Amino acid sequence: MSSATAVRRLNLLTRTIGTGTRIGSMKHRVTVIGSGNWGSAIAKIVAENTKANPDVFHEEVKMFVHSGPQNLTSIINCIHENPKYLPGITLPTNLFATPSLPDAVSEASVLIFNVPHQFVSSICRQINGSCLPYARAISCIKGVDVSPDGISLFSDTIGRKLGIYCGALSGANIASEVAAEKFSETTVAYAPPEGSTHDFPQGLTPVPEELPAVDHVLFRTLFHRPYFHVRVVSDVAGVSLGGALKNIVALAAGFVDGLEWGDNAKAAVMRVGLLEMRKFGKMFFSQSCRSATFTEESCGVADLITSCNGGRNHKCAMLSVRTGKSIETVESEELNGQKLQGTITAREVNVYLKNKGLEDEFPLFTAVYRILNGETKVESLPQLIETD
Ligand SMILES: NC(=O)c1ccc[n+]([C@@H]2O[C@H](COP(=O)([O-])OP(=O)(O)OC[C@H]3O[C@@H](n4cnc5c(N)ncnc54)[C@H](O)[C@@H]3O)[C@@H](O)[C@H]2O)c1
Ligand SMILES: O=P(O)(O)OC[C@H](O)CO
Repeated sequence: MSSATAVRRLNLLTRTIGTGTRIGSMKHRVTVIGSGNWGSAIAKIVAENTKANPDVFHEEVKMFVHSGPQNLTSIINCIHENPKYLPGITLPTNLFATPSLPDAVSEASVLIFNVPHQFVSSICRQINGSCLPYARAISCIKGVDVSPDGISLFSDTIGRKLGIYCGALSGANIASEVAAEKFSETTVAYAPPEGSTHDFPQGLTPVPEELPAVDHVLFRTLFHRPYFHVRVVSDVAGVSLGGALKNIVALAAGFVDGLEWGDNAKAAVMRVGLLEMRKFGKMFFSQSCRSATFTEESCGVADLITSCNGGRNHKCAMLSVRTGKSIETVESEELNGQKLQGTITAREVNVYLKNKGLEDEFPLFTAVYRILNGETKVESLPQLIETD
C-alpha cells in the first residue's frame, strides 16, 4: 500500500469513529476534458491511479474527445490508443473516451482540464450547467486568459465560468516522455478560498461529507506515479504563470538555435526569460504569486529548461528560422493537429503590456512578439535584450 493510500485510509477510519455513519463512503469520479498529446498522457496517469486507489476513486475515468472529421472516440475505445495525438502508447482499459461534454462531466466530482488554451472558453460555455456544483477542478493548461478587462489565470477563468474551484498542474513534462513512463516531476497547486470571495460571493458549494476530502493528499494520490513525481503547493498563480510564460521564452530559444548561435546564446535568453517570468508574476499577481515557485518547483525553471530544448514551441521556432517559413506553416506541417501555445501567448501578453505602456519592461517578451510579427529580425535579439 502506498503511503498516500495509508494516510487516506487512516483519515477515513478517523472520520468514521464517533459518527456512527460511514463518512467517506462515496468515491470520486474523475473526468479529463481534452484528449490531445498532454490530455491523453494525463488521462493515462489518472486512470492508472484510480485503478490503484479503489477506496477513493471510481475506477472508470472518462475523457472528453473533441472529435474531428474521423471518429477518434471509437478508435480510442476500440484499440486503447490515441493514434492521432499520442501514437504508440497503450492507454488503460478503464479510460473511456466520449464525444459528449455533458456525458463527460455530469457525474464527475473531479474535472481535469487539458485542452489548448484557445478552446477553454468554448468548452466552458458547452459545460455550463452540466457539472456538479460541488465539483473541483485542476487546469493543466499552459496559457493566460487575456481580454479587454485584463489578464486572468485559466484556473480562475474556469472556476468563474463554471462556479466551481479550480487549481493547476504544470511542470517539466513533455507529454511523449511522460507517456513513455520516463521519469519527470510536476507541480500541482490547490488552494480553495475559505468563505465568500469576489468569484464565489455565496462561498463554494461544499464537497459532500460522504466523499473523501478534496485536498493536497487527494491530488497527490490522483497524479503521483513512480515515474511522475508530484509536489503539491498552494501557489496557483505561480504554477500557472510558469507554464504559460516559459512558452514565449522557448520560442526565443528556438530562434537562437535556428541561427545556430550555440548554447551560450540560448542560456542568455533563458536567463533573461526566467527573470521576466518572475517579474511578470510579481507585477501583475503580487497578491497571490510566490517568486520562489519560479526557481524551486518543476513548473518554473525546470519547465523552462525542458521546453527550451525539447518542446514544440522551440522546435517550430527553430525550423521557422532554418526554413524561412512562417511559424504557423511549420506548426501545421510538423504537429499533425497539435497546437502551439507560445505564439498566441506572446501576442496576448504583448496586448496586455502594450495597453499598460510596459513593453520596455519586458524586452525579451516584446522582442519575441515583434519577431513573430515580422517587425524585427531574430539577429537583433542581443541588442533588444541588452541592459545598461
Ligand atoms: N503536449 C505537451 O507536451 C504538453 C505538456 C504539458 C502541458 N501541455 C499543455 O496542455 C494543454 C493541452 O495540450 P495538448 O498537448 O493536450 O493538446 P494538443 O497540442 O495535442 O492539441 C490537440 C487537442 O486540441 C483539441 N482541439 C482541436 N480543436 C479544438 C476545438 N475547436 N475545440 C476543442 N478542442 C479542440 C483536439 O481535440 C486535441 O485534444 C496546452 O495548454 C499545453 O501547453 C502540453
Ligand atoms: O511542447 P511545448 O512547447 O508545448 O511544451 C510542452 C510542455 O509544456 C513542456 O513541459
